[in-house]
Amino acid sequence: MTETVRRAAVLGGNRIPFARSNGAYATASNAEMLTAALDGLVARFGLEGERVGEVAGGAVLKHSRDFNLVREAVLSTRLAPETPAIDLQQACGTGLQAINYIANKIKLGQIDSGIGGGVDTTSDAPIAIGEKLRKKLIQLNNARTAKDRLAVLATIRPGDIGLAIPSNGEPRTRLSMGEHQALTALEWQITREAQDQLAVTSHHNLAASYDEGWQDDLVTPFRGLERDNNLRPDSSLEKLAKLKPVFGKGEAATMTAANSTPLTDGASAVLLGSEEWAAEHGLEPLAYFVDSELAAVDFVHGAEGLLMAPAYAVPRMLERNGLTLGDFDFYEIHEAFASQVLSTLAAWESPVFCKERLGLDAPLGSIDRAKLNVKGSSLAAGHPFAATGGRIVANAAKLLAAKGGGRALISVCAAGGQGVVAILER
Ligand SMILES: CC(=O)SCCNC(=O)CCNC(=O)[C@H](O)C(C)(C)COP(=O)(O)OP(=O)(O)OC[C@H]1O[C@@H](n2cnc3c(N)ncnc32)[C@H](O)[C@@H]1OP(=O)(O)O
Repeated sequence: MTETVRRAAVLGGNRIPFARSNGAYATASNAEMLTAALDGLVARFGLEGERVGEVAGGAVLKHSRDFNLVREAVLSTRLAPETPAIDLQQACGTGLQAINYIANKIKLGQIDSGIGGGVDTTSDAPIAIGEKLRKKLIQLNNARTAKDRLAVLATIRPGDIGLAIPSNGEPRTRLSMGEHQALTALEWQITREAQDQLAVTSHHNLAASYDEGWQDDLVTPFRGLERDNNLRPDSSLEKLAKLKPVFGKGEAATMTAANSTPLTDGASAVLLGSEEWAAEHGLEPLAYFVDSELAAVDFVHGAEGLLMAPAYAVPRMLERNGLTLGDFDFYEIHEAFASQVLSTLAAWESPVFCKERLGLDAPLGSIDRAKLNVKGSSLAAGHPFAATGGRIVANAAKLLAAKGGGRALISVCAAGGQGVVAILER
């Protein structure tokens, strides 16, 4: 048996423009959007007929028919049909975890190339029938004779007919993610103005990136859309100040539709490979996927805010890699809500949080805000849950390639009190 540890190169990414829910992609399925993102990647990197080592991805919201979503999408692309695929899911961390999974397999020598990504649609949400009716329909399906079937049908009552509609609420607290984050924003005293400023900067950065052509080799048009349609280049503090709060009550009511991510549809994919595989295919590594870390917090008993897990994952990953928070050229922090980003940054600056909750002698530190989400992030682009990781990794790798070297820190908070973070380096 050979034991190999080698570098996993990020070779590039592709995504479809992200679309606000129930808009441009209202009739597109997860499979269709993921296929489009993958096939765009195939076209961009000349992978027609290629048997890639493995494709990993997933969706947070899935219909039961999508149990093998990624493999089905692969079969609809121009990749070789012999390309294996896996579905995985870790809420909003799905895309980044899929890329981490592929990178680890490449590092261990199990595969030479792979694709990680994800897709989500809240337009085509899987609404299931209620539990009572579902059980009776299973009985009906198993009934052998017409008499048995009639007997089951006779038991169905109007009260059995209910729907199970997915929500973005936490099952254990029954609070939505926005309501959870409103409490965290209050705890960290994050002002409405600071949140709005982060949102405005995100829109301006993303708009500038499209205008300068930065997104040309990251985004492939789909269904008539060329840019993310949540993007509002004319966002301003004055306009955002007029919006009514949508989450939290009283002094916790600082979050609006603009400083929260919108419900969004979209898909992304990132190509990774060993250095040998990249060279054989004439591809230049943009950056290397160095490390990743995962943390979870106890939000159920109120010990920590729902979306604060990245605040714990980053210090662990920094320590393992002998790095400090200042050792990065780019910070890609998923903007689930502006206040999530700002609460995380405030926590790293807090001597009390860093000592009592992270066990550090000194604060983790501050980041140079000019290096944060420099090409915009989820507040402007939107956040199709499982597709966000791929958008971020592809963008960060391209940033490092354009700079000619350096390090990027990636942070993604996720439902269930979890957080996935990673380091890219060139
Ligand atoms: C781990 C994680 O990532 S957690 C995050 C998971 N995601 C979520 O929880 C999704 C959270 N988001 C939501 O639930 C919804 O998008 C909400 C509740 C915030 C907003 O929903 P809606 O009210 O439908 O938003 P809508 O798009 O209508 O915007 C409301 C208003 O704000 C305005 N607005 C929004 N953004 C901007 C902007 N940048 N500039 C100016 N106006 C804006 C809209 O134009 C609209 O104004 P109007 O009512 O005059 O038309």
